[in-house]
Amino acid sequence: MENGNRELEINSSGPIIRIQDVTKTYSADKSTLHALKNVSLDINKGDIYGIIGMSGAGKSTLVRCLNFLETPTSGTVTVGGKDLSKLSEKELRKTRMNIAMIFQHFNLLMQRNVIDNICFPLTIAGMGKKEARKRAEELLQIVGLEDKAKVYPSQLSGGQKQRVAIARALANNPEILLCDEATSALDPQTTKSILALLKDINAKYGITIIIITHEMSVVQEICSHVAILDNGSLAESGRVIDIFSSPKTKEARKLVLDDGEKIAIMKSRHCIRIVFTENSSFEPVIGNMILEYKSPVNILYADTRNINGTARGEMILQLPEKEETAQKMIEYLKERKLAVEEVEGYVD
Ligand SMILES: Nc1ncnc2c1ncn2[C@@H]1O[C@H](COP(=O)(O)OP(=O)(O)OP(=O)(O)O)[C@@H](O)[C@H]1O
Repeated sequence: MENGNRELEINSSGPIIRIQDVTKTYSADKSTLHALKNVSLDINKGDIYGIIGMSGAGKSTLVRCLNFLETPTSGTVTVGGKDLSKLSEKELRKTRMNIAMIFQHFNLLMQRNVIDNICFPLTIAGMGKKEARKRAEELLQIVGLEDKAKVYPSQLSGGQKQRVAIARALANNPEILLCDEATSALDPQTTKSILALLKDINAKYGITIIIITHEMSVVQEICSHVAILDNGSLAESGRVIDIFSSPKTKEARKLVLDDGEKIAIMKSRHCIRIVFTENSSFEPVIGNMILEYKSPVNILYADTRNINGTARGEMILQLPEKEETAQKMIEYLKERKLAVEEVEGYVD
C-alpha cells in the first residue's frame, strides 16, 4: 500500500500513544460523574491493543480522549510525541487524519455506493477523482470486496459493510486504527473473519490497532496487549498472555474466568486454576502428582484457548480437603513451572 499520507507520518521513538494521568468528569445537575480516573497507558507502534471493560467502564470516553473529540479534564494525551492539548486546530485535524476509526454500526453513507463511500475521505483530503478511484479499488482488493464496487450498503451483509468501513478508514493511510465495538453487531463466524482481516492489516502495514470491546474472546483472538477498565479506573494492563496466565486484579479475573459454569463450580473448596504456558500437556504432571501424594484430585474444567495464535491449556482442579496435601500439591505444580492460582477467593 502506497503511503499517500507521508506529511502526516508520526515520527517518534517512544510509544505512539501515551496517556498520562487522564481524568474525565461530566457534570450533571449537581453531581459530578467520573468517567475516567487517573488513567495512564502506553501503546507502542504496531501493537494490537485491547481496551476492555463492562458497560459504563469508560471505554468510549477513553477513545474519544485519544483523538481529542473529548478534552480530558486533566492529564495529557501524547500521539507520536505531540501533546494534543498544545496543538492548533489545524495541527489537531492533521493528527486526527492519522487516527482512523471504525464503529459497531459501520456509519456508511447509505445513498452512495461502495466505491463512492471509500472515495469520500480521499476527495475531502484533496485527492483528484481519478486518483481517488484508483486508490479505492486498491483498498477494495485489500478487504476482499473487488466485486462490490457498484453495490449500495443496504445490499451488503454486516461483515461486508464492516469491510467497506475498514477500506474507508485506511484510505488516507492512517498509522492508528481505532475500532469501537467493531464486531459487536456481527455473528461469531463473521467476527472471526473481520478480526483476521485486522490482524493481516496490522502485520502487512504496521498499523497500530486499538480495539474497544466488552468481549474477552475478541482480545484473546487478536490483541497483543490489553487494558482493563473498571468504573473509570485502569484495573490492569499488559501483555494478553501475562494477564490471561496470571490475572492479578479481581476485575481481570472476572473477565478471564467469565463463564457462569466455571464460577459455579469454583464455589467448592480448594480449587486452583493452572495454566500451561509451554507447549506441553497437563496429563503427566497431574498423573505424577496424584501418584506422589496418593490422593485423588477432581478435574472440574479443562480447556485449550487460543491466545493470539498460540494454544494455552487451562485447567481447574479441586484439591483434596486435607490442607497439608493441598498445599504440597500447589508447591509441586509451582516447582514444575506451572502458573497456579487459587480461585476460591474470587467467588466470595
Ligand atoms: N457526554 C456525557 N455526559 C455525561 N456522562 C457521560 C457522557 N459520556 C459518557 N458519560 C458517562 O461516563 C461513563 C462512562 O461512559 P462510556 O460511554 O465511556 O462507557 P463504556 O465503557 O464505553 O460503556 P458502553 O460499553 O456501554 O459503551 C458512563 O457512566 C456514562 O454514563
